[in-house]
Amino acid sequence: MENVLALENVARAFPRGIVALRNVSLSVRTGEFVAVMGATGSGKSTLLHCAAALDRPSSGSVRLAGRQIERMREGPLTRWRRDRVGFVFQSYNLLSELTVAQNLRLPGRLGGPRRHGVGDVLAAVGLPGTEKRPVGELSGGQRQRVAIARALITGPSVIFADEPTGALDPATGGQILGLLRRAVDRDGVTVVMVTHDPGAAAWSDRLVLLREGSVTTDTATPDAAAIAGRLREVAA
Ligand SMILES: Nc1ncnc2c1ncn2[C@@H]1O[C@H](COP(=O)(O)OP(=O)(O)OP(=O)(O)O)[C@@H](O)[C@H]1O
Repeated sequence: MENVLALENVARAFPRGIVALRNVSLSVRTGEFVAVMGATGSGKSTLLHCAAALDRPSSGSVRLAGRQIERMREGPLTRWRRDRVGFVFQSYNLLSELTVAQNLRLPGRLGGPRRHGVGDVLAAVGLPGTEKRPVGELSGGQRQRVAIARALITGPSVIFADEPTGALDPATGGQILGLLRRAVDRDGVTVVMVTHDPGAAAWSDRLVLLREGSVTTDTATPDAAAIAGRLREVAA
């Protein structure tokens, strides 16, 4: 399968000598579910941001959905991100005063593609018939389902998820991970997910561990207990 995402020798430095990423190379194939883990400050969010065109590497290259993005100008880059990338965040990032359907139509109103219908994506996340409900009335788990529906509606090349279950109880979090898993298995969606939770990472196909801005492990995902053991090793 084709690589939908390829980082080559990506480094990202910040002022005052902080190096968040050092020579990270990582290729992700269409239909993979990748979990990115590592201790706090190891560079997970920076990696996700550079891969998802939210940030630019200091050096190295990023190929996303068939285009080199590291030197694209701001306008085209924003459109590329809008058209090709879906995001799911810990904090949902929905507009709570709007209805479910209005939230789902937002990407389209901002000029983005809408490759699926509102009813179809709501059914896919287990919320059929909720179009008219204000998001402010929904539970955290329901909001995260809406956020996944919003990510799916544009038919993105990659969904980037940053701690998608961080604000949810384990049972609800498991349901959210099950939805991402099903999107990968049934629809061939590609997911790159940052998480601190070995139980969440265990839903993925591939585990990438970062330590001080470098990839130290890139392997088929083992079970949650083995993931926890690997994490202890990189934190040591
Ligand atoms: N905008 C920024 N300006 C300066 N330093 C930054 C910035 N973003 C990240 N850093 C630094 O880069 C390093 C990696 O940060 P990053 O947020 O990628 O880590 P992380 O693994 O996602 O951590 P956490 O698990 O705590 O979210 C840290 O030392 C952080 O302080």
